[in-house]
Amino acid sequence: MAQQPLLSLPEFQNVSTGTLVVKEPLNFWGGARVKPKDTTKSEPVYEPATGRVLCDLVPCGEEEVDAAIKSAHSAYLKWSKLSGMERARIMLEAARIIRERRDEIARAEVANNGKSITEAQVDIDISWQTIEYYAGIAPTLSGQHIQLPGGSFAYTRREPLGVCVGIGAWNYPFQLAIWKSAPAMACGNAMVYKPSPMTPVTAVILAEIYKEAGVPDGLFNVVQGGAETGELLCHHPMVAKVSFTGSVPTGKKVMEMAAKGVKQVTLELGGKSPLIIFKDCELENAIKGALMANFLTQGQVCCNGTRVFVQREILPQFLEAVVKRTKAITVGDPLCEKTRMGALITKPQMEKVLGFINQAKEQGAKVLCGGERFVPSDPKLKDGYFLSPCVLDNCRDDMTCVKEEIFGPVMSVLPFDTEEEVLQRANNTTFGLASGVFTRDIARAHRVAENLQAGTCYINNYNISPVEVPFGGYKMSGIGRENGQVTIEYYSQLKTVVVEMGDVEDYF
Ligand SMILES: NC(=O)c1ccc[n+]([C@@H]2O[C@H](COP(=O)([O-])OP(=O)(O)OC[C@H]3O[C@@H](n4cnc5c(N)ncnc54)[C@H](O)[C@@H]3O)[C@@H](O)[C@H]2O)c1
Ligand SMILES: C[N+](C)(C)CCCC=O
Repeated sequence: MAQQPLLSLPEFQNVSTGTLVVKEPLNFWGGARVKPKDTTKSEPVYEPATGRVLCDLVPCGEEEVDAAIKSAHSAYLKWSKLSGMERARIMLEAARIIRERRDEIARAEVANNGKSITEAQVDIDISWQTIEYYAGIAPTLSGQHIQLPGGSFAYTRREPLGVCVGIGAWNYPFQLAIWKSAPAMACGNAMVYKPSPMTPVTAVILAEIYKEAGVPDGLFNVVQGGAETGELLCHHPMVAKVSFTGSVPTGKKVMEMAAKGVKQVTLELGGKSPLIIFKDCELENAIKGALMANFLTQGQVCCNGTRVFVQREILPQFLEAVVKRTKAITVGDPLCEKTRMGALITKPQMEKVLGFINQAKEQGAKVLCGGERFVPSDPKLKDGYFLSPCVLDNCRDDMTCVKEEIFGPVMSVLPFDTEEEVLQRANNTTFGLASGVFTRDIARAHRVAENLQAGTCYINNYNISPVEVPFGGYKMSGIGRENGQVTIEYYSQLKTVVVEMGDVEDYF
């Protein structure tokens, strides 16, 4: 097993906001960090909490993408020949390393993404759990034996696809790289991963960890870049599958590109999910659920329940309590333990969210709290991309803030009267990623879950996502699933072997 020390992690150990500068190359293939070729196209990447330059992003071009894919292919030839137990052993070692270095990885994630350290630690925990889970599944992968007449038989083999591409979004940079690579590797595939150009730092740390754990050089590679690099990956003839997380418009392009090469795709796209709160709910839990559904990661979560439908009779109590709790959210230095909301990913994203809030006001919504740029008292945070979390009342279904994904800390509250009415309104969207219902009526809870058109329905909670449960969208929110046993289907293919035990029939 390779035992190379990690180059980067010690730097993150004592990092505080406003101090980190990442200088090491951020590409990784052939088992090592690789310097970018053409630095003339370099773009700054900012630390969200301070607006300071954290590192430079140099996109990979055609030759670099090709080198990464070829490196993946040669590793795939070795890795796919290992037994599930052998793969599992190495993956468990990777999970162990991540668990051991959880805090350093979480700090690096915070510096690049801006979310609070408490949340980032949870993300890293979900990450090693995901690797453990798929390591557990790897040795169980097997086919079927099918008896045929005359002693003949057939059997099926579950085989890997080959080189898989992962393209990630910026809201869960480390976790998304693992949601894709862990099931891919368990099935015997290799991966070339492209993180979002806004969060290039932690995917390459993952590559180093996999190497340290003992995967063959080239099994997990990182290429940096934006749309152009992503397109090179999607078009490459040696790529068997693209697993994409991002927006609906980009997802459509990825699907089109993959279709040209008849490559498999998984698409994890955006959402505008409904959260339905009935008057018979346990109100305190419903309020906590609404906060979980809207304000994790500064509201930049694909499955957030941003359309909060509240039964009219309890609307005043709900609003009073939810506003009180929202105002109490500690916004500020994301590396501070008591912070519960950090900075949005970029200045343009912050401005986009403010634009949605202004438009909501113009269209008749009432801001009950927040919705403004927040400047923490610490001078080093004065240029950070902070917003005060916002609750909007007087919302209508036809407003832009209710129809479009905002991807910021903005909760739209909508009153409703009956179950039938709210189901019709909740489903009146092209998205279908998630949904939620709070009620004490068990029959109603399951009826509503059955009738909501979404890939996930949370009953009496929101936004919990243990690795054991599948995650993915209906309608325009995506195709395929991540997590759970079912994801094996999306990273493997079935071969049928038919065995004749007698003579071939004399037909001609
Ligand atoms: N369903 C999920 O699991 C999930 C999880 C996280 C985020 N999201 C969604 O992601 C969106 C926010 O993320 P984003 O702003 O990074 O999305 P995005 O679509 O702009 O970018 C996603 C990724 O695609 C790459 N990309 C951009 N153009 C490309 C092209 N033409 N070809 C190939 N790759 C290309 C980007 O560089 C990035 O790595 C939101 O809509 C959110 O809901 C979904
Ligand atoms: C872990 N969560 C909260 C379910 C988010 C999954 C990734 C989506 O943006």
